[in-house]
Amino acid sequence: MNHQSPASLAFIGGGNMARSLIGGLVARGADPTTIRVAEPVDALRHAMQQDFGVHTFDHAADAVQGADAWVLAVKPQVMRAVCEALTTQAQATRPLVVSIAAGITAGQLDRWLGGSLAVVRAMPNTPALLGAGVTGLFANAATDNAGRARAAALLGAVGATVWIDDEHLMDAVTAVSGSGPAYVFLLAEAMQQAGEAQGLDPAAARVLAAQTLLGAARMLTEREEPADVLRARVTSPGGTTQAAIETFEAGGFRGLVARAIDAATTRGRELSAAND
Ligand SMILES: NC(=O)C1=CN([C@@H]2O[C@H](COP(=O)(O)OP(=O)(O)OC[C@H]3O[C@@H](n4cnc5c(N)ncnc54)[C@H](OP(=O)(O)O)[C@@H]3O)[C@@H](O)[C@H]2O)C=CC1
Ligand SMILES: O=C(O)[C@@H]1CCC=N1
Repeated sequence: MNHQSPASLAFIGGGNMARSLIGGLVARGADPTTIRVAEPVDALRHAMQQDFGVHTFDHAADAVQGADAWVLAVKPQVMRAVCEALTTQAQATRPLVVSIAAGITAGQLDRWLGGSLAVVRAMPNTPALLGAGVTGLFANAATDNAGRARAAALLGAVGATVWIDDEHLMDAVTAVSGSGPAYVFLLAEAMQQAGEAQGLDPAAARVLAAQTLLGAARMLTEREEPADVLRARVTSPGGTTQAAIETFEAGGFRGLVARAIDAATTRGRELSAAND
């Protein structure tokens, strides 16, 4: 009789993004007993266990036991130390390594884990919790088709996936979609506050702003027309929208967005260099 447990997935780090991914996976039918999570913070570990029924551990070395795929979900600043503590197990079991860390390259991860491993860099975002995420994926040369398919299936369970051939562009992916939900939340905050300043009560302003973002996002994703065409349909000549859009343009909105995305992209590259 075969007493081996089924192949399992280990998450190293059980913070915000791991929680979004694990919550999304379990909500979409993944067997939580095949998911093992290392997280040093007691409250986070207990919440992960209670909310999703996954196996939890204090230490990464215990979580990776028997796992044939590892998701590295710790901050870039601690990634080197976390990997170097797992080198012996990585070389013994040769898992598929999936890192979601901003900036940290596949080459760095492979080197810190002892070399010659299949490493996939993934950049998901928190809407994964609702199955509405999007993930950019880059695989190193040691990753075979089965490894690529496993990584794509893992992240594809919680949203769309896009393969990126040039690893350098993963920092731009991070800046656009990894960080992107925060920009939308900032816009929501600003719209809500501006509505309140015009006299709307906070609850009404919140519903109006949030539902507008949802409806607009659905039009962007469920219709063929590009954003500028959809925008034109809202903008009656000489009307209210035109007054607002002209104010945005005069205030340098596009340039500001470009500078923000450039700052995030640059920060990703700094995180790689600073934590090598
Ligand atoms: N948040 C997001 O929207 C996204 C984040 N990412 C990436 O995901 C990674 C995690 O980010 P995020 O979830 O926001 O960060 P969090 O700080 O919320 O989560 C990381 C967790 O890992 C824990 N940890 C630290 N050391 C270890 C260890 N040795 N073993 C196991 N766990 C450990 C941390 O504990 P402690 O706090 O005590 O250090 C923390 O609870 C980052 O690399 C980030 O770039 C990628 C896409 C989107
Ligand atoms: O802010 C960060 O660095 C991480 C990566 C993308 C989203 N959060």
